[in-house]
Amino acid sequence: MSRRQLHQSHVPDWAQTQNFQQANTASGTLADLEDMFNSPSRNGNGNGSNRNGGDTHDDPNTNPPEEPPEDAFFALLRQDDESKFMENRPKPQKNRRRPPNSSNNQYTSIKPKVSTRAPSLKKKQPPPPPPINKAQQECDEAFFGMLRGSGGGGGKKPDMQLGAVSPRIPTPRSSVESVNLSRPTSSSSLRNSREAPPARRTRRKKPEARNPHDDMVISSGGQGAFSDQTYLDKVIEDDKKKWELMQKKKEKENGRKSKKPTGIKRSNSIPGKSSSTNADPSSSKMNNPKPLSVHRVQSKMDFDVQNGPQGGEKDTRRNLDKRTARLRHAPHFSAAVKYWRVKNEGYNCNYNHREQVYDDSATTSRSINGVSVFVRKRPLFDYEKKRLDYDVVSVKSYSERDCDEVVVHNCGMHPDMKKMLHKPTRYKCSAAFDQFASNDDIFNNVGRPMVEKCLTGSIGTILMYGQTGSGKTYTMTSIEERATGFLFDLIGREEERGEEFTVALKFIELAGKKAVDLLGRKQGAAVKIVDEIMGMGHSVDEVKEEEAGGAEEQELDVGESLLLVNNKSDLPTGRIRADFEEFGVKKMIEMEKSLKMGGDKGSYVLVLMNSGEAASMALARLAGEYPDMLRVDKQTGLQMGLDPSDLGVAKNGGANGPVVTVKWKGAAELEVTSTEQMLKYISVGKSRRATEATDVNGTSSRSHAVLQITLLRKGERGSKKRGVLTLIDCAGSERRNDSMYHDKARQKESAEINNSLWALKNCIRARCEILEKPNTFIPYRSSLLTRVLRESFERDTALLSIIATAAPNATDTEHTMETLKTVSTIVGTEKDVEEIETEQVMQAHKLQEMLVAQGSGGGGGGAEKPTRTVIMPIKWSHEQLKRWLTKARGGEFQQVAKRVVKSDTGKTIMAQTIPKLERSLCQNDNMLATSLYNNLRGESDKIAKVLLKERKSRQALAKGQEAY
Ligand SMILES: Nc1ncnc2c1ncn2[C@@H]1O[C@H](COP(=O)(O)OP(=O)(O)OP(=O)(O)O)[C@@H](O)[C@H]1O
Repeated sequence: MSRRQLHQSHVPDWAQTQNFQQANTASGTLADLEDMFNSPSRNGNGNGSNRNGGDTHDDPNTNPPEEPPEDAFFALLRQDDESKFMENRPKPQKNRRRPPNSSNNQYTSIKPKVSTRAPSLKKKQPPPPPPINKAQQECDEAFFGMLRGSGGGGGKKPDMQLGAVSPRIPTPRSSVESVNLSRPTSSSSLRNSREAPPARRTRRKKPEARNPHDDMVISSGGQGAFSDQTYLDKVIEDDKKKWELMQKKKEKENGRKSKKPTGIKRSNSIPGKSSSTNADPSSSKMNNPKPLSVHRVQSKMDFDVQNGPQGGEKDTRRNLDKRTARLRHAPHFSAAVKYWRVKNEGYNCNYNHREQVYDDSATTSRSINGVSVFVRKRPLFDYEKKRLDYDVVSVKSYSERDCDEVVVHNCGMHPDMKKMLHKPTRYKCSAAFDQFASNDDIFNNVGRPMVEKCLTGSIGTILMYGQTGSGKTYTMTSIEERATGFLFDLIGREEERGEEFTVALKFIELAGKKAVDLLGRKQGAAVKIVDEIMGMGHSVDEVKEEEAGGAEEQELDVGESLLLVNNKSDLPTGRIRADFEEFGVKKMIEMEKSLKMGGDKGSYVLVLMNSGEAASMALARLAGEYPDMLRVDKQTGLQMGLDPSDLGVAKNGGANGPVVTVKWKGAAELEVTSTEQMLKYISVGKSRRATEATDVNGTSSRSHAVLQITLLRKGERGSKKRGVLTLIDCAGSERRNDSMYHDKARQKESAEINNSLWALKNCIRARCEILEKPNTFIPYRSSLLTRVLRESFERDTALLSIIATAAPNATDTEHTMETLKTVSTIVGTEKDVEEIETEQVMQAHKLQEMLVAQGSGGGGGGAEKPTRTVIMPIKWSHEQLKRWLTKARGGEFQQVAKRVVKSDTGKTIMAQTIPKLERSLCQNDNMLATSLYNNLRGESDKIAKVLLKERKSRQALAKGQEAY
């Protein structure tokens, strides 16, 4: 075998394709091209159509079966998405593919001729070429035409002469083939591979198990495989680099010099010899690398993403983790998701919502137990699109009244690694915002009602929750800015009415087990989080006390107000009560005689005093009369049958003790008088907050930031009301993958962040259980974050809004699902988490193609092509009604628009008769009322017609799909 043939036999298809493309560029010589496509090695079997790689070469005498033009493949090419994939796909690195000893010239001149591999090894004299398949030729021409049109394949224009030659795109199977050929890894096997006659070698070669995964890709039309495969190179190459970096760091930390040689050599010493788990660079195999097999080097498919370059798994199926598989089949999965959106009405993203503003009830009416959960999906970033990530989060369209659903499309492989599966899971929330929702939309729905409530004396908390890089800080910053402006607007209006307000600001960060002040003179001053038992709610006296310099803060235990009296003399309860009455008795309970207390059996009375002080006094003064009197804790009180509400245990608090007021000892509290001042303080605090650049986010928050705005309203006769607005921007939860390249300190930090979020999750879960089991213990004290949040969870009057931010990219599917699962639990809607039907993606893919062919766009409401949806007047919100009244009939109803009140919506106005409209909105103008009445109905009819038309076209489409 000539050296050239040998080389041909070892060059995998992807490398051939690269050269194939190189040869087709302007810089390639015509001679090269002719040489390439006329050479026997290319057309040796007369087939030239080499898509199935080694299969066709096993028996060169057999003509390949005629294949019909691959409609699916070309239709796929037509899609915009596909062109994007082709445009964006990373270019393979030439150097990696180059055999070590080949010179540049040699390489480029040889490679184009080796698009088929085996024939030259198997048959010295190739059989005469069979007639060229005409249908195939047409396909080929169409293919190149397509490439030119779509800019696919990197925009390189193949010569039309090539139409006679198969334009088959190499598939992953081809790559696998190259792996199989190169499987011998020892030097002897390499030698054998050079010396042994090809026929013998072919006979000796054990039949390799066909990789079903490759079959699947081939059957999918190849286009996806082409771009995916190229992309996969990049993914794996990146992972490889990361892995090497991590190993170096690890070794550095251990104080050892890195023994692991870098580069490709090392990665090829193990395959075929060691198990995939043998990734330890210090292993003996690593220290004695075997000679290289060039083909192993080039086989990206063999790189084990999990175990690093030494993974060396023979079976590619095992080498694909779910994230890689997801990206590898991006075109198919993405089509399946889009198709799902087409089939499921209401998930079409549109621009309408920009004009929509919810009424105030969004936060309160949609909340469960005072807790509302909002979900905000961020847009897919360009860098994510570039790495072929796609959008897997569908939000029920904002124009729908009940936009309270988020669906996450979990795309993955069936365990058999043949079928691609698409599992959509639905999560419920109070309201969901798609990627088009503006910061104003979020504020109007979440922040505005909260600020209004706080002004009237409520405790309101907004908490951002979600994975790192999903947009928590982005959203919270916008809320802070808007809330500040809105707050001072409201205060200004109230002050005009003679009210007086004091606004104070505190800002701390919670990092691990430390709370640090962000506004104090001394940067990094520690803050102590203290729970104070102050009874239910804030009394005026308490506020006064605070103003007067603050009462000496005490950490009280409810046990201090509980006394257990041993009634040895069997005194009537009334008599005992009389003794304790002067100190302030809240409740007395006669206990069972069998109660065993300190070894004594007898009759006991449990006395709940008004305060700890009262209990102390009673204990001191009545010790003589009741010598065995004891102070007992709240738990004992509960066990003995005391009513939890008597103990100050919140209705939702269960066994968690009384409702407490959480105080931040040592945190600077700055009085603020204007929006500008407040924003300045906030930005100072933020600049002190710990952020760092991570792989996922350039300015990732490494701590939980807690901002507290206290409003003190001074009313008549010196009364005061205190409202508190707390804004918490949590640090993002991280996956192991996100933090595996961090140094030790950062890893510890990430672990602490995850711990506190874990504690938050546990509290959320326990809080939900309380409805069924009132004595459920909520582990508030397990983290600083939950301690700060305790009041918001417990107080009956407190409002808590959680905004869960969701990253739409497929790579983060699990993370997004976990976030949504947690937050949907809090509103008790975890039952709504359901898996919708499982679809086979290929089927969806075909249907999606059909939609594209029918000209419906098939975008399925993806982010790219929003459609405009009309809404029936009866479903109009107050804002929509107002907008229509302002604009309709050239402004005829402008006066009416000014008169509508907040409770007026499309529904209320449509329910009114002409006389009613006349009285309520038209100032007894019968003509105006009649016109309004008729025009509303006219509008209704018009919209109904549009909707009917839409529905009909959808039905027609559905019928077409069935036929298909
Ligand atoms: N809805 C959105 N629209 C546009 N850009 C967004 C949106 N949400 C987030 N981003 C951008 O995404 C990047 C990451 O956002 P951000 O820093 O808010 O994430 P995070 O969840 O706070 O991350 P971490 O937890 O790591 O701090 C920022 O550059 C931000 O501008």
